[in-house]
Amino acid sequence: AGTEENSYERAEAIARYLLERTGRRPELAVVLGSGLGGLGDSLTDRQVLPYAEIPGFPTSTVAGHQGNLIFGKAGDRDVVLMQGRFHAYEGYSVHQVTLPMRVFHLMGVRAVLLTNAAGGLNRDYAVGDVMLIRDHLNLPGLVGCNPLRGPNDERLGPRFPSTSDVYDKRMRDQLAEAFKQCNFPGATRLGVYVYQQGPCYESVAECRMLITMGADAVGMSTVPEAVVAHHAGLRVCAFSLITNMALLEWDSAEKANHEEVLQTGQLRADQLKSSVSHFLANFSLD
Ligand SMILES: O=P(O)(O)O[C@@H]1C[C@H](O)[C@@H](CO)O1
Ligand SMILES: Nc1nc2[nH]cnc2c(=O)[nH]1
Repeated sequence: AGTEENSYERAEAIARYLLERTGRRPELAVVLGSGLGGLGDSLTDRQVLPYAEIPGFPTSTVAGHQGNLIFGKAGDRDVVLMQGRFHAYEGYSVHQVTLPMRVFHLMGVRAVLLTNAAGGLNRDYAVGDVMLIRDHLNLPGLVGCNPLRGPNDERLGPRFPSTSDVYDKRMRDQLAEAFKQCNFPGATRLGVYVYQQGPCYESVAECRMLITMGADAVGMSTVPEAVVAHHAGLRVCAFSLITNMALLEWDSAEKANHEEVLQTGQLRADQLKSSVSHFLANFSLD
């Protein structure tokens, strides 16, 4: 059951391949957002597998998303890191986008940290801040493009899962503590991430609408992965790097652009590396 693209059988075959090929047993998976791929360097004892070498796995097409699965250690902890994710706007189905979450679950991974680059809607936010995700607005999900659409395989999770409890508070608190301990230079916010499919950045009217809906930051990823990971029983923690501020004035001379997104990722790369490494090495799953 499931669709062919994210069925139990496909996810299980990939999980088995990865376990056999690497001999690793990661406890936690991390997905690196746009411009955050450099975090892959922070692991020790690394084993790098290009997506193209993994039978049945999609490949990355976006600048700033290298397309490697990296197995390694953060402190004494075994982790697996996606250096590059899949987005629906690339043409992948929402089932392909979320397939890695099922693979991780079937490999025995217990928790995921999802990261992304996002536009700040909340006027108190500034470029270079991080926002821990407390909740989301799944806009495509609400109008029929939910990643759990299709036959449900009970081996992967329930037909009607809750989503009021996707983001794990304990992990989030430990992540906030890591940003604090490592003196992350931007502010650490707590907010609501709205997922729109992209690839267009938002119009001014859309940004104004998203604010009235209760969103603090907007992006093109993370929510489908979070929903499928939660469905499978993984603990989920997520944060956004605020790479640009959403434009709210029609006469603004500025325009959202991917270069700025990647530049802000670069600006914060070292500090994110130390905070995330600290979190990975020290968080507790109990
Ligand atoms: O993978 P993330 O969500 O970090 O990437 C964001 C959304 C688009 O892919 C891209 C737009 O600049 O950055
Ligand atoms: N949708 C969206 N995604 C982003 N990713 C990084 N910045 C943005 C933004 O402003 N809007």
